[in-house]
Amino acid sequence: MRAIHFGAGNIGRGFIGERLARSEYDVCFVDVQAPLVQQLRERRRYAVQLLGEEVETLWVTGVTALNSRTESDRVVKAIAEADLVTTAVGPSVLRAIAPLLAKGIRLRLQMEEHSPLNVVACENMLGASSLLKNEAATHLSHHERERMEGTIGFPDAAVDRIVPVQTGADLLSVCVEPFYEWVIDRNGVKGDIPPIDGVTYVDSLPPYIERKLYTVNTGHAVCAYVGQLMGCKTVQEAIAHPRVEAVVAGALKETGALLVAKHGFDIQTHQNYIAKILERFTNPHLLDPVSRVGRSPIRKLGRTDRLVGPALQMIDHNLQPDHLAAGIAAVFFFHEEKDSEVVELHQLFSREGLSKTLRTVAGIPVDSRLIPLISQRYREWEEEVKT
Ligand SMILES: NC(=O)c1ccc[n+]([C@@H]2O[C@H](COP(=O)([O-])OP(=O)(O)OC[C@H]3O[C@@H](n4cnc5c(N)ncnc54)[C@H](O)[C@@H]3O)[C@@H](O)[C@H]2O)c1
Ligand SMILES: O=P(O)(O)OC[C@@H](O)[C@@H](O)[C@H](O)[C@H](O)CO
Repeated sequence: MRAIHFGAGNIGRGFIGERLARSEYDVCFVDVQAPLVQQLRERRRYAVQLLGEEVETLWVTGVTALNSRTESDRVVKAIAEADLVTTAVGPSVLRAIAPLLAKGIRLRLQMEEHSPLNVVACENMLGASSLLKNEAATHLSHHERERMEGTIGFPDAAVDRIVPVQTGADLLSVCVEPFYEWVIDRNGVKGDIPPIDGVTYVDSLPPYIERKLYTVNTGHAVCAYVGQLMGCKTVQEAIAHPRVEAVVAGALKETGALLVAKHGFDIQTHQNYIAKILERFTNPHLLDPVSRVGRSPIRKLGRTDRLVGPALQMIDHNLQPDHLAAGIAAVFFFHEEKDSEVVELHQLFSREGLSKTLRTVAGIPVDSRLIPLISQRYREWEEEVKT
């Protein structure tokens, strides 16, 4: 079984590649970083260290890699012959990989006998595979799109494992938390996906992806933004700070109320889910910088993303998103000069002010009571930071 995985980064090597190789797929990573590709190709294996109370090392073997910038023809052929395509490149990169994916699909459709293929985008967003499908479709003819509809599946998915920025000397080794979850929408699958150890198939993905994005990622984001405001450098430091912990716990209580109301989760089960996540954030062996967790703040302020998404829905459900509003306000204090979205957000904010920026980047309706709520929290943070 051959899997092509776009993005040999943290989650690509530390989770998706590891699961696929363990399930006896021959994994070919596709990336744009030449040294990473070269080392994967030469060494063909790497270590994944599970950092729990004990350290366990798993060896991921039999892997290879292609460079999508310099070896695009080989990537296209590999897609045409693959049994599965996965991605973990970041939501904003899906559009960039779509032309190559479309060429691979075209070549596959031209082959006399071709089996169904599934493309699973493992990104932190709602509907990532569906987005990739729409992007790929723009590079195909009407006839090709019709044929793609018949044999190429794009099931949406939710993936969860915390994989921080890697600081070790080895380019390929990756340290991860032991916990993982990978859920795929069964209805989007065409034909069969060859078995993947650890994947759960569900008939309806929204409860799972929203539970993950609006709990793990909401909690993480609030922790990073409020944490940095309180002078913390890592998630572990931030969650140990009582002021930060209170806002994170409050935000998760808020999204929990929404998720329970919307998806009918059992209250106790959801509270256990939150408790497990807060415990994962404290993992002392994983030092996860707030700069990584808070990265790309414009994406994170998106209309359906982890902060504004649940806050707007709470308002629709007559719930009060006070702690979420505090988390959203804290985004505007976030500093990370190497992150172009941080720079862009600050420029927008200085030019247009808070309300207009919120409308522009987060699509919050002009008359939404979320805007005054966030403005109020922004002023409170300003006061708190001054003292
Ligand atoms: N790290 C985590 O804890 C985690 C957990 C779950 C989901 N995710 C999601 O997985 C995705 C990747 O996150 P990450 O932390 O692994 O990031 P990362 O930056 O470590 O990895 C992304 C990889 O994609 C590669 N890439 C960029 N452009 C490319 C292109 N055009 N073609 C091929 N490869 C390209 C980069 O070189 C990099 O190796 C994101 O959507 C993230 O939200 C991350
Ligand atoms: O990857 P992002 O930028 O969407 O979010 C940062 C972290 O919250 C995220 O990577 C988590 O570590 C991950 O989603 C855990 O499953």
